[in-house]
Order: sequence, then C-alpha cells, then structure tokens
Amino acid sequence: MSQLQDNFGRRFHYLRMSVTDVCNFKCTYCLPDGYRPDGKPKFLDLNEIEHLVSAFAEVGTQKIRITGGEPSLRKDFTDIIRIVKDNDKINTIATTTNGYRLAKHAQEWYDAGLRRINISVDSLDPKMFYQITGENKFDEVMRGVDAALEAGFERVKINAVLLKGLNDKDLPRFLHWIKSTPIDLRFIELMETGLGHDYFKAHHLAGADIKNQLEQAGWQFDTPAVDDGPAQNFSHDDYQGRIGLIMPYAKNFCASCNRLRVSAKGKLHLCLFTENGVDLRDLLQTPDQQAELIGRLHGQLAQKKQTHFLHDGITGVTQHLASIGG
Ligand SMILES: Nc1nc2c(ncn2[C@@H]2O[C@H](COP(=O)(O)OP(=O)(O)OP(=O)(O)O)[C@@H](O)[C@H]2O)c(=O)[nH]1
Ligand SMILES: C[S@@+](CC[C@H](N)C(=O)[O-])C[C@H]1O[C@@H](n2cnc3c(N)ncnc32)[C@H](O)[C@@H]1O
Ligand code: SF4
Ligand code: SF4
Repeated sequence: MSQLQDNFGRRFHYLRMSVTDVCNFKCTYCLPDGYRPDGKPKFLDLNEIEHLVSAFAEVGTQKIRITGGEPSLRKDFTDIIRIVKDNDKINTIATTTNGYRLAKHAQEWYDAGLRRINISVDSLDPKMFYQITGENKFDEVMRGVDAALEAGFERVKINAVLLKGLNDKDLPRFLHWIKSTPIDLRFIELMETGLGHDYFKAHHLAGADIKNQLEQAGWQFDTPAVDDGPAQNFSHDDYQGRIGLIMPYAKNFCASCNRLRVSAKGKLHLCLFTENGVDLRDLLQTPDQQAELIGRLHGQLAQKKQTHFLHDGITGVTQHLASIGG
C-alpha cells in the first residue's frame, strides 16, 4: 500500500493516537475547570485500536505516540502499549503524560514495549507547578521522571508550556537541571484554543525570546534530520541535556509537518487545528474493513491544508488540546 502523502509533498509516518479525553489535572492553559464528561464517553477499545494501528502501519506509519487527556488513566494502558508493540511495522512507541502514574509504572510500560516518553513539567518551582496544573503533585511527577530515566527509555523529554507571568523566570532552574541530567527539555509556545482566547492574550510568550537567550549563552542549533518534526533543537557541550523549541507561530513551522491525529473516539484530524474530524470508527470494527479504511485515509489526505490558521485566530474544532492529545 502506498505511503500517506499530502498535496504539498509531506509524508505522514507519525500517528498521535489519543486513547482518552479524561484528565486528572487542571492545567490552566488546557482544562482549567478540569475534565467535564459529555455524557458517558466510549473511547476506542482494544480491538478498534488494533485495527487502527494495523491500517496506519500498512500506509507507512512507523511511529505512534499514545496520548490523551491523560493516557495513563486508562486501566488497559499497558495492553495498548502491547498492541502497538505487536505490530512489526511500528518501530517507535511513545507516550506523552502528566507523569502522575510514572513512578509506579515506568518499568512496566518499558517492559511492554514503550521506548520514548514525554512528561509535562511546566515549572521546577513546586508552588508554580501547583498554580499552573491545579495539582500539588510536583514531587510525585519528579519521582516519575527519575523512574523513567532508570527504566532505560531511549528518550525522556520534558515539556514546559511557556507562560508569560507564570513560569517565564524558570529558565535558569531548567538549565541547571539539564546540566547534569540527560533529558530533552522542550519549551512549547502557548497555542490559542477555542476555549483559551483570554488566557492566550494574557500569557502567550514568543519562543524566540528563549531562542535568543540560548544563542547568547552558546547553545548551537542542531541541523534537523529529514524526518524530524517541527521542533527546533539546540545543544551545548557543557550540558548533558538538550533543548527543543516548539514555535507554532514561527514562519514555515508547518512545512515539516509529518504527523496525523486520531481522537479517542476514532476521528481523524488532519491538523491539530482542523475544522472538523472525520469519523473512522465505522471502519475499525473488523480486520476485513482495512482496505476501505485505507481508502478513506488517502482520500482525506488530499484535503490537508498547508498550514494552520492560528495567526488569524482560527482555532478550528479544537476547544482544548486534551480533546485531541496535543
Ligand atoms: N501546532 C503543533 N503543535 C504541535 C505539533 N506537534 C506537537 N505540538 C505541540 O507540542 C506538544 C508536545 O508534543 P509531544 O506530545 O511531546 O510530542 P512531539 O512534539 O511530537 O514529540 P517528539 O515525537 O518527541 O518530537 C503538543 O501537545 C503540541 O502542543 C504539531 O504538529 N503542530
Ligand atoms: C494535551 S496534553 C496530553 C498528554 C498529557 N496529559 C500531558 O499533559 O502531557 C499534551 C501536551 O499538550 C500541551 N498543551 C496543552 N494545551 C496547550 C496549549 N494551549 N498550547 C500549547 N501546548 C499545550 C501540554 O503541555 C502537553 O505537553
Ligand atoms: S495538559 Fe495534559 S495534564 Fe494538563 S490538563 Fe491537559 S491533558 Fe491534562
Ligand atoms: S499546526 Fe497543523 S499543519 Fe502545522 S505542524 Fe501542526 S498539525 Fe501540522
């Protein structure tokens, strides 16, 4: 089967698969009032996930990131990892987590086949962490980071959303941490979402400010590999860790887009800020639907737009990133 490609020559070998919308944190930029169930949600079950993974693998997907909401809230999270691992065509299994179950389960997830883990830590000041996430769990999450480092993951990345007036004084602490800790630290520019307009106005901070500070301190830009996504990465001889910047408002950010998304209820999203999701669930019920499912994927790829429209304040269907897994 042919590889998924859009009309702009971009190839899509990376699937961000959301497995739940539910989250136990209340990050002020994402779910400030916490998760609000909409009826009794029925998220993709293990069979549907297996069929989804199998179809995407057939059309060139090599990397799957399991995301959410908080993916580790699923009781069958380890089984989901195993399902992805059982597909020989997928060579990278990753997850993004708020880290609250990591201290207990890092080794179990690694043993099931998970190899890369991104953990959200918006501040290294426990009080600020609490203020941003609504949860007083800084120590627990940091124990999780240690457990991930010990479990032997190929990559441990830390995500911090840049927030004016909140964590914008934290750079020295973060730098001190990665001097002797081999993690990839990523600063993510706050993105506007449907419900986050006022928050965005109050707290958006351009990643370019951090980039200037890093360059002045001798950090070197790492030339991206062909298949790298949109993050800009930097390294420094005096530091064991590296730094990545995700700057979605920067020029040409979307040129290297290499990822597709499927929501926890089985909708394909061609972009994080797409106008609507396209239902795949009716074709996830039995293995013999795979050819039809692949046909739908190819048909949809032809509709993918060149960029997002965030500069015009158009956030599409995305009310908050927990609804699509970031
Ligand atoms: N606008 C936009 N933001 C993205 C994209 N990919 C990641 N991000 C942002 O970066 C956040 C963190 O991404 P992660 O879940 O850590 O995954 P990733 O950046 O793909 O990580 P790697 O696979 O390790 O490169 C997401 O939740 C988004 O906020 C993208 O394609 N477009
Ligand atoms: C939606 S969360 C899902 C996974 C998990 N719950 C976590 O927080 O890591 C994925 C990522 O999206 C980021 N994120 C959420 N809302 C955002 C926004 N408005 N702008 C930029 N990043 C955002 C979070 O910081 C997190 O790193
Ligand atoms: S960013 Fe992640 S941890 Fe925070 S509220 Fe959103 S889904 Fe939950
Ligand atoms: S904003 Fe949309 S098009 Fe741009 S990189 Fe992200 S997912 Fe791809």
